[in-house]
Amino acid sequence: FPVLVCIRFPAPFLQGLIPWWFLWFCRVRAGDSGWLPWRARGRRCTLPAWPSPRATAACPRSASNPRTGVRLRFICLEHASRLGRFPMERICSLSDQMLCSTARNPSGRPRDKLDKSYEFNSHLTISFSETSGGIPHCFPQFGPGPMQQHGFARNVNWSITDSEVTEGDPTVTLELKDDSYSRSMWDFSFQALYKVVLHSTSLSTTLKIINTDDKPFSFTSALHTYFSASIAGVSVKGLKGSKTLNKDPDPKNPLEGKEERDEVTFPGFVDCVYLGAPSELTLDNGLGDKIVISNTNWSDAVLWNPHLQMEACYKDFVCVENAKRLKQYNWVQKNLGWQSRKLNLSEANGLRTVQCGEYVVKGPFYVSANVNMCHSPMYFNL
Ligand SMILES: O=P(O)(O)OC[C@H]1O[C@@H](O)[C@H](O)[C@@H](O)[C@@H]1O
Repeated sequence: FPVLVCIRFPAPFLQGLIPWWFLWFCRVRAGDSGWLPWRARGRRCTLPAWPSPRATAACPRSASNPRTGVRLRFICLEHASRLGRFPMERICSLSDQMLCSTARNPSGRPRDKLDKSYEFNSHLTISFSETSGGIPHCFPQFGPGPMQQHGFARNVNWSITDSEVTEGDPTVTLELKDDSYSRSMWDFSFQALYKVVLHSTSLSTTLKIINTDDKPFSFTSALHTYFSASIAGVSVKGLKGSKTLNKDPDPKNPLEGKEERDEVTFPGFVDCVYLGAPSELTLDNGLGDKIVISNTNWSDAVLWNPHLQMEACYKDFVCVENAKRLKQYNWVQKNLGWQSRKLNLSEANGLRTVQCGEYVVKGPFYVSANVNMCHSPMYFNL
């Protein structure tokens, strides 16, 4: 009975009467958070505030995936409160199908070292190798290359350094620093800062790479943006005249060329790097949305759709990626940095990205990064 009271009638006054550990216990039993590792580590973390009725209405706690029929649970409100001032109502109002979840990383090992199965919210199991989506970070290598494809930044835990509201827009900054895992592949000391701002109808992201080593280093990078789409109707405008490195058929020996088309379409497999791409591209996602992708300092772009290599879902998404110097490395001296300034995605009806794998989840903003909160590994998606 007390468990039910906690979950179903979480009136604020109740929280004041019930000890924090009892509320924690209720939530664990309910499977609401799935995994609260600070307890296991002997740490106590402030319990999240209960969602306000307004927020609850704006962001349903579960929804069925129209494609698979799988019922998904949303726990974004808990994340909102853990982020302190981060107003999740605002984020939720951007979509009713946004997934924000914790995931379980029992061993604390980097994701690429985990077994195939990864637990989401203790209700969903997704297969890592088949899962793509959101805006993974390709750093310090946009593959292929000497280290793992697209580098290690998308596989490891980032931490939240700041969350605030800037001129009414929720903003969160994530940080990644070198550790023994990154040094085993790339022996440099660095700091990467990733700032995400949710404007009312657009998303902007800034990636900053700072060399904290004694020696200069070089890197290549990309923000691997997945958009949901109806691939037969997709076109990208703005690339005419750019130099191309076509990774089809051999990604390790891309063919040099020049884009002659006003609109690039996706009739089959596409994997192409555009060198010196313009600072603004327009994506028609084939679903009735025109998405403007503008940037500063991302010198290159990548278009990718796997076609039959991902038969189950290739029709539902397209990647239009901002990238940095994919032919020539970027040298960064000690204490100096490179900043991408802005990847600004905007369009009238909101954005969608797709997660492709065992489950397909569509939502307007699906920014994924592993973050550390309360010294526990969590998987955070906006
Ligand atoms: O499967 P991954 O590692 O996420 O990469 C997906 C694709 O990402 C694109 O950016 C690359 O150009 C492709 O070559 C690659 O296949």
